Amino acid sequence: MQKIFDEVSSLDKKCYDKFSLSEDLLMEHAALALKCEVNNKIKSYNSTILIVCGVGNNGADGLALARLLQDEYLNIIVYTPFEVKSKMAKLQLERLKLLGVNTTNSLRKVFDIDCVVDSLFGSGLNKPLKKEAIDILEKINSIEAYKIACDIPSGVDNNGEIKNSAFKADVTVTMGALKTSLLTDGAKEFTGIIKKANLGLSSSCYENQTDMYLLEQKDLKLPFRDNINTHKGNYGHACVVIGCKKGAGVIASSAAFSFGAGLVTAIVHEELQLPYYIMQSHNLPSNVTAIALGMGLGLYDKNELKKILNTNVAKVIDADLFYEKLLLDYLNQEIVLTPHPKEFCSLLKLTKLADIDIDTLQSNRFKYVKLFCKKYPKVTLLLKGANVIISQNNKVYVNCLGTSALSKGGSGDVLSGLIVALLAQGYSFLQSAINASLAHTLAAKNFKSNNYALNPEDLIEGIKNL
Ligand SMILES: NC(=O)C1=CN([C@@H]2O[C@H](COP(=O)(O)OP(=O)(O)OC[C@H]3O[C@@H](n4cnc5c(N)ncnc54)[C@H](OP(=O)(O)O)[C@@H]3O)[C@@H](O)[C@H]2O)[C@@H](O)CC1
Ligand SMILES: [K+]
Repeated sequence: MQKIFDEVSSLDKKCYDKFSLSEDLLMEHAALALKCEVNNKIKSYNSTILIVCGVGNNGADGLALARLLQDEYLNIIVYTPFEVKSKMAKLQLERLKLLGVNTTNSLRKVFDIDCVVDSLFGSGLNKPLKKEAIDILEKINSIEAYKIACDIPSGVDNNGEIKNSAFKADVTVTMGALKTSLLTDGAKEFTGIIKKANLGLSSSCYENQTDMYLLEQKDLKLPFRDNINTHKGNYGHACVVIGCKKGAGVIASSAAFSFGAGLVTAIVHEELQLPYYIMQSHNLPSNVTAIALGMGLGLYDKNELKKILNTNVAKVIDADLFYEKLLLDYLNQEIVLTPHPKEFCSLLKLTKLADIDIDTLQSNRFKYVKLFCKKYPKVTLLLKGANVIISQNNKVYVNCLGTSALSKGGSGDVLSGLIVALLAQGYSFLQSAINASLAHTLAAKNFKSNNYALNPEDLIEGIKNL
């Protein structure tokens, strides 16, 4: 797990004030981290590296990189389209000049470039891009080369929103600490792999306390069975309520069984053709330990719903239930909710927290998740998206491991099944949401066939083999 921050300027300030590290020193480390990234990828001396430098300190990082790379590659183009403004950018430019390195303010030749480093705008991007900047970004995006963004892809602002255009990176080397702006759904299209640069201090010294964390593959804890003398009753009884669209509940039931629930019962109105290992019942069995409800629900008798919701066991709620007012009666208790953005907008409206459209939510995912969890601190909220956000009370966890292979009907049902399996086995609400989400995304990531082809069975198969 890595810490995430909304802003890092206070962390930089701590470096100056508490550890007596100068801005120049921090910047030298930023440039060194960029150099490592270039060197790791570009091995041949006969290569051309294009460094695009803006007017502020992001540009200064690029100028410092140009100095560090001298003599390492045959051709280093230092492109400074605008006159540099910041004190550090001027200093770095002066250092380059003293070395006899030329810069250029026009970019004619954009072929035979092996690597592009984007140091146009960083955390100082504070207004919409003008046409000149958009043209530059489009031009460098069109270059077929390895693309490195310095700190943040130019065009992505501090809220993670995309100004009119943005640099599309293969890798973003972000300076000092991870920022929320890199972890929005919108930014995911542009960041590529995110790597954190050490600015001269270990993370434990550079970073402060935070309530936000990035989940990593190594955080996954699978429900391995450590005890030997066990029976199925030790692993809980998960029940999945089958609604009008029956497939959803069937998928969730299969996923629950594959993720370790000792018993799985589908709660049905009529007998269904189900895998032989899934039991069927009209009523909740007395030994139920967790319930999944909502997926494919459609129209369902309100009294029956209330009876299920009133049952005193752990629950994961999905899909159609986020449009039901009666859910409001259950938000002051421990429960897992797994809405996608449209469903979360409905939930925000039902709870009178906000009446917003999906675009507004997507531009402010962290804000609305925090708002909701502040009002309902017992709820574990999992907001689906390109980057999944999981939150309980004031803690926020982001899972960026998802891929577009998961953008399919049925993926969410698998996730509900995984969560109910862990709840049934006695894991906490937060641990169930986190580990189910990690297993879900990692199984998709490991999928070897074409990324458009993943189906729920593949996903469940992948989860068995994590
Ligand atoms: N602090 C540290 O210790 C370290 C900092 N580091 C590095 O510093 C970076 C932050 O630097 P920064 O604050 O200078 O901001 P940056 O993004 O370079 O540009 C700001 C300039 O751009 C301008 N501008 C803004 N929007 C614009 C637009 N749409 N169109 C045109 N112009 C626009 C803006 O204009 P102004 O607001 O002045 O009008 C201003 O002149 C950070 O990302 C990291 O890479 C690392 O070295 C590690 C150590
Ligand atoms: K940048």
